[in-house]
Amino acid sequence: MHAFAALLDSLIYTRGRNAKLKLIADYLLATPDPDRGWAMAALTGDLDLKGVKPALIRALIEERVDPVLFRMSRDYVGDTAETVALLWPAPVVPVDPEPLSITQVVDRLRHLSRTEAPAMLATMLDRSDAEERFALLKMATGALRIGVSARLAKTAFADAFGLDVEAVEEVWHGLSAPYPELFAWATGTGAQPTVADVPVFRPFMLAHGLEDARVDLADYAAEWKWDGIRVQIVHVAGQTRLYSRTGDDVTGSFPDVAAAFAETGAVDGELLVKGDAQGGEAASFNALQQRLGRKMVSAKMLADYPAFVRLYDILVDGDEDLRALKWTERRARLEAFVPRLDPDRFDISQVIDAADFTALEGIRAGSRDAAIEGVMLKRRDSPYTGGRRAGLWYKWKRDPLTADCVMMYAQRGSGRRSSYYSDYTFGCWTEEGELLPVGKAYSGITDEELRQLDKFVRNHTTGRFGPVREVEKTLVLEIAFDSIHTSTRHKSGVAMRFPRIARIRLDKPAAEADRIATLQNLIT
Ligand SMILES: Nc1ncnc2c1ncn2[C@@H]1O[C@H](COP(=O)(O)OP(=O)(O)OP(=O)(O)O)[C@@H](O)[C@H]1O
Repeated sequence: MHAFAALLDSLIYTRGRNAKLKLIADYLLATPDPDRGWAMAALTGDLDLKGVKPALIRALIEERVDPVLFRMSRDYVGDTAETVALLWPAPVVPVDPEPLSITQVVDRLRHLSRTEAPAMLATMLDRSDAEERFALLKMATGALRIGVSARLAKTAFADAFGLDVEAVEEVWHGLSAPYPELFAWATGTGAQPTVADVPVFRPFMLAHGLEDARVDLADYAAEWKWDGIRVQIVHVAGQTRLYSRTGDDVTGSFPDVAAAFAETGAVDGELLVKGDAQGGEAASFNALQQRLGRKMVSAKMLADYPAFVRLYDILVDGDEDLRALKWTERRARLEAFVPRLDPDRFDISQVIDAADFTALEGIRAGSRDAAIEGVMLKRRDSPYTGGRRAGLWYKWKRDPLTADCVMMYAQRGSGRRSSYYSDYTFGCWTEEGELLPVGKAYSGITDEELRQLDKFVRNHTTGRFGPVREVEKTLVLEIAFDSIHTSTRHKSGVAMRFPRIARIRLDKPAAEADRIATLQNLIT
């Protein structure tokens, strides 16, 4: 457990993709079976510790951590597990001289009953050092949320053993933790696992930004870019699975969609929630938020936010792999496939009818649909290839929204930026004149601006909380973001998607920064 805890700790402070890959790969090579298998399960989000519910962690907090201090700190730290690990009282017993392995930890956590869970966890926390406490709480709360996607962990696994990551992806979901067959294959002691009889994930085709380019619509087909979540639906041997963009199995969150898909094959599309007004039309991303991240969904949730999938590609029809076909041919196959599905749950993403690129520009500018994020352009003669390939798919988003916000807190960055205060929390005004955080950003600025902001933070610090500095509420930052939605996690009630710093507004007094009410009006 100590090595895994050290890995998590390093991953949190590492932002570069290659550096993260190396950390994970080195850990996998240095760790025995089945510990490394459980670590992969934790990193990919496949670790299912049924007995341990967030409510139990809350019970634990209330018993051993001052709840007021917890709530205050949670706002600064931004992560439940990290906050509890920081505030956990010094152990009353010495740290365990014989630390548990990750396998032993998983075994104990998996066999906890509801009633014994808090006491057992408390004992384990008391016997751990700070890094281990953090790792333990992260595992117990379910998702690690340390900036490592399932895809990244699998790439690190493939790198460590000289395998092709796509080959790993294709078998991954047919196997279960701690993946003995996978490690046997990786280390040359076993054959490559086969998954002909289980529904497995196929890597997604991704897009590049269009930037300032124009394309010829004779070569490219245009579709709306729907603002939902990407899903691949696979049905084989009577089983249906839904996979997210990162290859995670999200079937449990969308049982309504899974139950309605019974045609053998694999399709690709955008998962959306039905809008109530016109019935059948898509609601905004905001509505979809209600269904995300839930492993179990209540009947009320299913009724209030019915999901459907707008399909735009087909990868497998029956047992025929269509990925090598041109987009035009796959599109024809998709048009023949979709009518076989339940129309209540599945429709097809229509191709936009535009005479030329200039006409398309006009159509895009005129779109007001809350579920539309822009336009996709797809090369008509291109096969379906996993990953991002130049020139095949383009995304052409609508112009970003902006708001003027006031810097509130700052934290050091990592890697090249570790000596600078480069991560900022910013806020907007309530009607009563209180400043409440609305988001965090660390990108969008030049090195020169970074130095300028770092100097501001150092010269205007009004308080410190661990690694966080609170600053004088005088500096206005113009923040660009893709959309805004309601959030129960922020006191302000709003959260931005993809916030980044557009400009430093030295010309604007903080009192004239935007109000939260203005942001609320931008919720789609
Ligand atoms: N009609 C469509 N065709 C393809 N992708 C679509 C369509 N409508 C919405 N999308 C979404 O747009 C994304 C295309 O951008 P990209 O391949 O770069 O993925 P991404 O990194 O998830 O992008 P983003 O965060 O910009 O949505 C797809 O992943 C998918 O979720």
